[in-house]
Amino acid sequence: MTLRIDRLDCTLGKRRILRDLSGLEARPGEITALIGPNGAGKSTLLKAIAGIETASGRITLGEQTLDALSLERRSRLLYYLPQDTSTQAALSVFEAVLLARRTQIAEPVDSALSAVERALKSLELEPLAERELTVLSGGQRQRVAIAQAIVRRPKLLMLDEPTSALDLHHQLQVLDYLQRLARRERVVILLAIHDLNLAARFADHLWVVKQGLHVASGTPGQVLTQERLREVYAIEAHVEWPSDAPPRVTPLSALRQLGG
Ligand SMILES: Nc1ncnc2c1ncn2[C@@H]1O[C@H](COP(=O)(O)OP(=O)(O)OP(=O)(O)O)[C@@H](O)[C@H]1O
Repeated sequence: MTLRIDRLDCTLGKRRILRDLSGLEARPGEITALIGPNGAGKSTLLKAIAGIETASGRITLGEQTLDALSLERRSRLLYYLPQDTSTQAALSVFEAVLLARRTQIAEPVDSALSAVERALKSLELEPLAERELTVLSGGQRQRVAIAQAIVRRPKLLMLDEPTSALDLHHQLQVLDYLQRLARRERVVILLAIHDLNLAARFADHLWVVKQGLHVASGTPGQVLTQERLREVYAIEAHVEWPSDAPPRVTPLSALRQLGG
């Protein structure tokens, strides 16, 4: 079930945020990373695919035209994890993940409970199972939010900056887990991410968006060039693709400075 975006346009208030985005594809079994500067429209694009923001154009997942589906039917196929995972809900970690499962999948309680246990185990959240969500650290809450996402087994999983609050160990662990999940379950994973080293290492495919426009797409090796980083981010950067180590993107300097 490949995700395809064609002529997507989205206006919020009086501003045209997404401008005729076309030719974007995200395939099952792969991680597609959405990159671009602050305010480029990455979150808006994910929200438009999720049906949270209204957009014109065509969004298809396999044979299904997503924009023709009700929000409820869309939510059976896809899951969108927003950037902000803060919550006031008076629930334990276990209850929150169970609730995410139960609102989506009609099944016997035993099977729901074991799905929750598996999700908590996969993300090493078992020690936190009885903790209240409100007392968790930002990174712990982010991992719980990922557990809530995976327990629903969506065909399309969209995550907005899923590693922004995570320490280095958990960044690698979570992205490695998502990569294996995509491969094993043939899920389409689309994530917005600022860390280009992580994008280069874990994404199969990149989409670059700037000022609501599709600037480039392709493999990390095709997309992450010095010229493109200059054009998109206004930085000088050094890009290396060593054969015996992960790719490295080293920002050297910003081409515009703040202040006088
Ligand atoms: N509800 C809204 N009404 C009006 N403008 C909005 C609204 N939501 C977002 N925008 C504007 O749309 C533009 C794109 O925002 P978006 O959050 O999609 O960017 P982003 O690429 O995800 O940025 P970041 O990397 O900073 O998270 C921004 O200029 C933002 O101010």
